[in-house]
Amino acid sequence: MIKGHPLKGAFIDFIQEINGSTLFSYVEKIESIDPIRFYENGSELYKGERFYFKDRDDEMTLAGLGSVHTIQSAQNRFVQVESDWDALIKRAQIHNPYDVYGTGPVAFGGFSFDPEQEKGEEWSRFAPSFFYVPELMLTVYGGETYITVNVLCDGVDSAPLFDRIEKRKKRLLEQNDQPMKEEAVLLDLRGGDTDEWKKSIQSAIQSIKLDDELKKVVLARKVTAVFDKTITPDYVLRCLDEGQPDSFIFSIEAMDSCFLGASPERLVKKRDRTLLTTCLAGSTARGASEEEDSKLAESLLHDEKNRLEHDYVVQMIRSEMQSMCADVTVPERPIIMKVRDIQHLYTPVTGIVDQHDSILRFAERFHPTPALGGLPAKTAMRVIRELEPMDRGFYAAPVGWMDYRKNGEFAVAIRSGLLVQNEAFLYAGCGVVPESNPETELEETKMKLRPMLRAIGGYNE
Ligand SMILES: C=C(O[C@H]1C=CC=C(C(=O)O)[C@@H]1O)C(=O)O
Ligand SMILES: [Mg+2]
Repeated sequence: MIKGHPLKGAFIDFIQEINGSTLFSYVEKIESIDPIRFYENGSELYKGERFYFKDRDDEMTLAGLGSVHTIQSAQNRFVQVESDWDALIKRAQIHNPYDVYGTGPVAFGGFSFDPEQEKGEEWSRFAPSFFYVPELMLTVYGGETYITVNVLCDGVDSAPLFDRIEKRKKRLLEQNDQPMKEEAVLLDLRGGDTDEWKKSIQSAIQSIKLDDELKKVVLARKVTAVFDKTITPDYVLRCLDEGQPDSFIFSIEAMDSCFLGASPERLVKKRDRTLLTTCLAGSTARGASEEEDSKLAESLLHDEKNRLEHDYVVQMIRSEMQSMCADVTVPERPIIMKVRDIQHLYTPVTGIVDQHDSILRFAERFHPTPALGGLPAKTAMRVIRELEPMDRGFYAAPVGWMDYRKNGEFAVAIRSGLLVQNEAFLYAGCGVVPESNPETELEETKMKLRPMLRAIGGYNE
C-alpha cells in the first residue's frame, strides 16, 4: 500500500522500468516564499551547489539547490551541453501540470569567456562549460511560486530517495529565521596596476589603428578584495538583489567558489518562438540631480565615440539575427538604460524563431558580442589574450538557464565577481575604439565595479 505523496505510485512504477540513471521530475504550486530565503535555507545542506537568477524585468526568479546531474565540457561546448541535456530529457518522466515559463527540469550554468585562455587558479572549480540540474528549484513567476523536484534514479534501489527528498523539500520551504552569521570584514583592495592597464588601453588603440579590419576591442581589469575570513555568498547576493532592482541578479556556486553579479545585459531570451537580445554598449555616469542625470543621458545619446562603440554591437547582432530569425526588429536609434551606478546606450532586438531550436544555438552565435569581445570577434579575442594578463573565467560570458522545452535566458555576466574563500575577484571592462581616452575608460570601469564593491562592503554610497 503506497501512502503519502500523490506521485509516489508513478515514481515506484517508473523505477521498475528504467535502465540506467534517469530523471523523474515534478512541479507543485506552493505558498510564496522569498527565493533568497530559500537559497539561504540551503546553505548547510547544499553548500557549493546553489544558484539564483532573477531577470531584469522582474518577471521571474529561479533559486536552485543541489545537483542531481552535472554537464561539463571543453570542446565544442555549446553543442556538447545541448546533446547531454537532450539525452537526459529524452529519457525523463516529467509531471508538470503548469504551463509556466521556468518550471520543470532546468539546467543552470554558463560558459567561460574564452576557453582558449590559460586557466587562472581562482577559476579552477569552473569548467569551460558548467551546468547542473538542481534537486529542488523554486520558480517565482507572475506572483505565483512553484517548486520543481528532480530525482535522478537508477533502479529499484532508488525507492527511499523519493521520501528523503520530500522531507528535505518541506524543511527548506520553512520560513524560519536564519541565524545571523558574522560577516567577513574587508581588509584590503588590490586594484591591479591601473597605469599598466591604461597602457594596455593605449596598445589596443594602436592595434585598432594599425589593423584595417579591427574596429573595437573590449579590455577588462580585475580588482582583488581580501577578507578576514571566508566570505559567504548569501549576504553578498542579498545586497545585490536589494541594491540593483533593474539588473539581472545571478549566482552560481561550485564547491568553495561562487560567481555572482548584477548585470544589466541580456544575451538572449527564448520563449517558444520569440527571441530577444540586447545591444548594450556606450556608458556615462548617473547625475547627482534629475536635471544633471538627463543632461548626461542626452549627451550620451549624441556622443560620437559612444555611438560608434554601440553601433558595432548593433551591426553584429543585426547580421546574426537576420541570418537566424524571421521578423527581426532593430530600432533605428538606441535609447538610454539607467541602472543605479551608470547609464548605457541600449538597443533591444527581437525576432521569431523555430520553437524547437535550442536557446544554446543562439547563445553560441552571439557570444562574445562586440560589447564584450570586439569587432571582428576573432581578431579582438587575439588582442585580448595578448593584452589582458588575467583569466576572465565566467566574467563577460553567458550565464543562465535552459529548460526542457528549449526555452531559457542567458545574461552576460558583467558587473560580477568570484568569491573564493577569503578573497573576491571583481571584474570590469570597457569598449575601446580609436577615440578612447585611457583615463576616461579607467573612470568607466570604476563605475562598473561599484555594484559588486558595494555588495562586499567596499563602497558606501
Ligand atoms: C564590459 C563591460 O560592459 C560592457 C557593457 C556595457 C557597456 C560597455 C561600455 O560602454 O564599454 C561595455 O561594452 C563591463 O561592465 O565590464
Ligand atoms: Mg564604454
